[in-house]
Formats: sequence, structure tokens, C-alpha cells
Amino acid sequence: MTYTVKELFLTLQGEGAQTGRRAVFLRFSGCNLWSGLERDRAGAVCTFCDTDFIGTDGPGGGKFADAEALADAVAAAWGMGAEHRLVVCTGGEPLLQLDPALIDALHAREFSIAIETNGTLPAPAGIDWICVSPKADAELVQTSGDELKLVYPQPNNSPEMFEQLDFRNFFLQPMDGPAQAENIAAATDYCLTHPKWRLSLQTHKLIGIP
Ligand SMILES: C[S@@+](CC[C@H](N)C(=O)[O-])C[C@H]1O[C@@H](n2cnc3c(N)ncnc32)[C@H](O)[C@@H]1O
Ligand SMILES: Nc1nc2[nH]cc(C(=O)O)c2c(=O)[nH]1
Ligand code: SF4
Ligand SMILES: [Mg+2]
Repeated sequence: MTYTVKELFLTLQGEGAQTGRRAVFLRFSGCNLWSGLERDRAGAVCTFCDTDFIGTDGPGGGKFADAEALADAVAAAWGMGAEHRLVVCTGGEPLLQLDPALIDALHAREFSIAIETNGTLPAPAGIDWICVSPKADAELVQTSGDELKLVYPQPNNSPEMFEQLDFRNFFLQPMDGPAQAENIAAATDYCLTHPKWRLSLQTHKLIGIP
């Protein structure tokens, strides 16, 4: 199938348990919880998104005719060295496009495959690291994985609703936006009083990398 990619770039994972790890970010275009247009934001299911995922105009973005072509572009972005290869599939919502053919093509190039998903679609087999970030008012179908990363605070989406699910790590990530300082304070407070939960800061924003 053809894959539609907003951008594809090398950076450090900024969030969650793998923070600081070198990774190729593969940002797919499109999401099932928001059109990406500002005029639709207030009426969307997910209203706080910090990402432009429309079109194919970002660095390394474009249409890729098949899994081999896209996996080749990911490998080229990584460069030399077969060890510790990591690709983070994100978006937009990556599970609208990530399929078994692409998983196989990335594994054939020695990549561990991580995903950042809103959890509304089931993850196919073979993904090496699943990060689910549930959104209020969106049905959660992917209820297991490696980390659950809840943007905090969200009305109608409290941490207590998720802490019994089958995840190895539980993170609160302060919502970026006009109330960022208050949200960091509230998330810090929650982690201090609920030791199951850890704080995930968006470290790439702090240090000015993509
Ligand atoms: C842009 S989303 C793309 C992947 C997927 N659609 C999802 O929501 O998980 C990547 C990560 O950024 C988080 N995120 C989005 N907007 C945010 C914001 N304003 N503040 C903090 N985290 C945010 C999401 O919850 C998710 O964990
Ligand atoms: N450096 C960096 N780390 C990230 N972790 C998750 C991100 C995302 O947008 O999915 C992200 C991102 O956009 N940049
Ligand atoms: S689900 Fe993810 S990509 Fe879609 S609008 Fe929300 S944060 Fe953005
Ligand atoms: Mg991001």
C-alpha cells in the first residue's frame, strides 16, 4: 500500500521510559480524532494536540509507494551502524497506516519498532514498544502495552481509570499549552502522592530539538 508521511527525521526520543534514546521518527499524516485543521479543533474528540500532521510537507515527508521504499528511507535517516536501531512511529495516528508489511520491512533492517498511539485501534503483532496515550471521549481498545502515557490533566480521563490496565510503565505528561506551568505542578503533585505514576516531561521541547 501507499504510505502518507508528514515527516521523517532523526532525533532523541523526548518522552516516556525511552527518553534520551536515538531514534528515527516516522510521523504519519492524518488522525482519526482530529482533522488537524484549527477551525475544527474545538469540536474534535482530541482538542489539545501539539502536532501538525497534515500533508506531506515536513522534512523527509512524502508518499511512499510500498513498505520497502519507506523502510529504506527510515534506514537512510538512521545512517551507519546496525546496533540499537529504533524507529518511533507516530503521527497523527500511526495505526491508521502501520501494517504487517511495514513491520516486516523495518525488522529486516534491524530496527526495533516503537509506536505512539491514541489506543483507539488495535496494534498489529510485532511492534516492539507500544506507548498508548488515551484520550477522553475516545474508546480505548488497545488496553495493554509497554507504557501508558496520559496527558494530564484531562477532564473525564483521570489516572485512576487506567491504573489496572496491563502496562509496564505509567506516565503522566503535563499538557502543553497556555496552562503548562499549572499542569506541570499538578502532574508533579499527583506523582508525589501516587507512586505508581512517573512524570514524563517533553524533553525535546526543553532542549530545542524536534
Ligand atoms: C501527537 S501524538 C501522536 C500519536 C497518537 N496520535 C497519540 O495521540 O498518542 C504524540 C504524543 O503527544 C502527546 N501530546 C499531544 N498533544 C500534547 C500536549 N498538548 N501536551 C502534552 N502531550 C501532548 C500525545 O498524547 C501522545 O502521547
Ligand atoms: N523528540 C521527540 N520525542 C517525541 N516523543 C513522542 C513524540 C511525538 O510527537 O509522538 C515526540 C516528538 O515529536 N519529538
Ligand atoms: S490523537 Fe494524537 S495525533 Fe490525534 S489529535 Fe490527539 S494527540 Fe494529536
Ligand atoms: Mg511530538
